[in-house]
Amino acid sequence: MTNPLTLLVSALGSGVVEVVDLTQTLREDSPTIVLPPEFGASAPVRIERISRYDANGPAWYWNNLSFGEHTGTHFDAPVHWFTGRDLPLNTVDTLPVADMIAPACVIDCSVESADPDFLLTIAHVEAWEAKHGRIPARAWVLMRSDWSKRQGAAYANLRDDGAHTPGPDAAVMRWLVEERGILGFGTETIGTDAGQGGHLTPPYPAHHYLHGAGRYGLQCLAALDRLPPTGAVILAAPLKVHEGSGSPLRVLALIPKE
Ligand SMILES: O=C(O)C(=O)c1ccccc1S
Ligand SMILES: [Mn+2]
Repeated sequence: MTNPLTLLVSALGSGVVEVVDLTQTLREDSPTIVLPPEFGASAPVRIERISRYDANGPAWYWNNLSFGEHTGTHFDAPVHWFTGRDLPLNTVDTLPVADMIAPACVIDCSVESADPDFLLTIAHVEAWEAKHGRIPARAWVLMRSDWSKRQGAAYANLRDDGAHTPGPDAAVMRWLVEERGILGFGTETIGTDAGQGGHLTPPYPAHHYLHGAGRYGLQCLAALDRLPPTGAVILAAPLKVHEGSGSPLRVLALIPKE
């Protein structure tokens, strides 16, 4: 029998399978989530040059990097939320590597997300399933909002009462986790929850239900408009940081070329 990986390499080489980068560039101005002022805050990204072919290193270029775990395009592990705190294999360095490659269902909410407080509901997902079939267990569900096309302040979309960005409502997150057994939920916005998700019940329901079931989050994704509703395979391997709650990572999608 032909090694299936040989078929994959051949499909990549011939262009039958395309690799799509779903990652935003990690930069010193990469936005981080803004929480109420009484809580701790993520450190900003710092890229500090050590040398660039100069007296500090005549033949080499390198930097010191510092950033919060939940910065830019990043992965949330179950330990990140109190509901997942006591689960086994709940940190980025212990979660099963088999979970780092999985199929994806992409739900296009780009039109509805013109309303920055749009919330994805069960009805939206059931309408998606009526067209594309049932969401398989252990699949990523990626919410396309085209939010990654926004620049600067419009991306974080902060107002006096916090961020106003689209996301899932509580009922759909419980349903996706408990009725469809999804592997994780991904968004283009800062956070898997809506910007006003702290006011939902339970607060931050994507974090609450995903991580309570040992499932994962992806945030600040880009280019979801490049993906088909079904058929993409996601590669998402967080940094293997000791007892880490999450990490910036490169997220890639393998998609079949028409
Ligand atoms: O996972 C995140 O980046 C995120 O959204 C978050 C981070 C820390 C505290 C609360 C939240 S809600
Ligand atoms: Mn996060």
